[in-house]
Amino acid sequence: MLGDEGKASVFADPELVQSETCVDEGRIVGRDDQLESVVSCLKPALQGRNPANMLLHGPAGTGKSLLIRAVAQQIGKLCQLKGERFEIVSTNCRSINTLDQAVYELVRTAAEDCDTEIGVPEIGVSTRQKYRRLYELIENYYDTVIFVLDEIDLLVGQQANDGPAYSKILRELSRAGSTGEIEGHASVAALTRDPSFIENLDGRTESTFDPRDIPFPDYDDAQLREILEKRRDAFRRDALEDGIIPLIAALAAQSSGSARTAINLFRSGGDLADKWNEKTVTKNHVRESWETLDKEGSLKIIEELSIQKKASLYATASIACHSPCSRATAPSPIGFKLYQWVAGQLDVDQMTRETYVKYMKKMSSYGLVSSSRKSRGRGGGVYMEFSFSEDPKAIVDRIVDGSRIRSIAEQEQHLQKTISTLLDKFHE
Ligand SMILES: Nc1ncnc2c1ncn2[C@@H]1O[C@H](COP(=O)(O)OP(=O)(O)OP(=O)(O)O)[C@@H](O)[C@H]1O
Repeated sequence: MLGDEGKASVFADPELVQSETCVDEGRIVGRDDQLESVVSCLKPALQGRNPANMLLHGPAGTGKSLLIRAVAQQIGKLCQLKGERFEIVSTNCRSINTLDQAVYELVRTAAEDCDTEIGVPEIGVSTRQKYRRLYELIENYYDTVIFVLDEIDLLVGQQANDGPAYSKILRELSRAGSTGEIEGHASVAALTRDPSFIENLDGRTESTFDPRDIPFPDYDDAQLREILEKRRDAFRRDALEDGIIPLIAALAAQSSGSARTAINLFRSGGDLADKWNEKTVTKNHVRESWETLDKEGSLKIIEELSIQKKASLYATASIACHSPCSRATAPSPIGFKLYQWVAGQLDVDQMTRETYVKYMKKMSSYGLVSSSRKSRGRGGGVYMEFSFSEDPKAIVDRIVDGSRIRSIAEQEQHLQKTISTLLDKFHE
């Protein structure tokens, strides 16, 4: 089997170890209860009724997106036999900042899926007009649609006092099928890593959305092994050294319990064998890849960040270094204030608060931080809290190393005083 450049490759079907590939049900492991729940929510579409709303929640890489896509694919095929069109229209809210952008993304995705014009400009028209265009597309092209909102808890929006954007979009889309906005059928599947998402929803949104609750726990070592075994055919028959799969499963189970981590490691072990022109993927390749993925992967990315992103990350990580709680965390309002100070010191343009939050949310896709939504209690609004699994000091040091930000780090005392004042005010 030859790889892209005509060289011999250890892979037979590399797609199977791409984490975005939607594998069929035969390769899905240990998710019988969740499959049954998702099927029972979506099955009404086959009987000409509205599917139920769902909330799929669990840690990263536990199969939430895979299950919804795999079941939707099957139901879509059955609907097709009856001459009906059933599709999912999805967006990931991680890099979206406002309600308006989220609705536009849904329009864009639906238009692309239907191979038609987006039909509404990204800026300069109201969010309502975007909703209207979304409903028009659905009316014209689909019989049943499932809106999939991935990482819904990150869609906080701009104005905390006006209620978070995720509440508004959940209310609007949950009602669309029943208020006559859409004549066909529609439902919403919200995906989140936040286990307490539903508890923090306001009563009005919770009762309109009223989802079926579907939890996704972490995988253990044995389940990760089975997931990888079922993708063994991604590689040529003799290309895997004995013991590779148990090693990868053990590493992934210890670190995160995420199937994504296990699959990425499986693939990168193979990539390394190809790179070194070797015919077999060995434990050595896996360990090398693990070190790269685990230790250097995220920190290396820092070198490639723009000065604005570095300034945002530097401000946030510096606060986390001084965090009064045992976890290294930084609240977004303080992070933004310190970012403004850092930008002033560096004499660069100051970004808006929304852009700062967007950049920080983006950092989670590099594995540098994770973000979750926090509430300041009744009437106090919501904000994002950024937390660091790595030592934030290592991140600060890496940013300072060889960048203009070094000049700020040299004012250590001043920086510390600024952070203490900001934190004291925030916790008052
Ligand atoms: N039970 C499973 N069986 C087989 N493959 C799985 C299973 N669960 C997850 N995977 C694979 O792991 C990878 C990550 O899964 P998925 O994207 O569904 O996770 P997720 O829970 O949506 O994560 P996130 O919250 O990070 O978006 C995908 O490649 C998916 O195919």
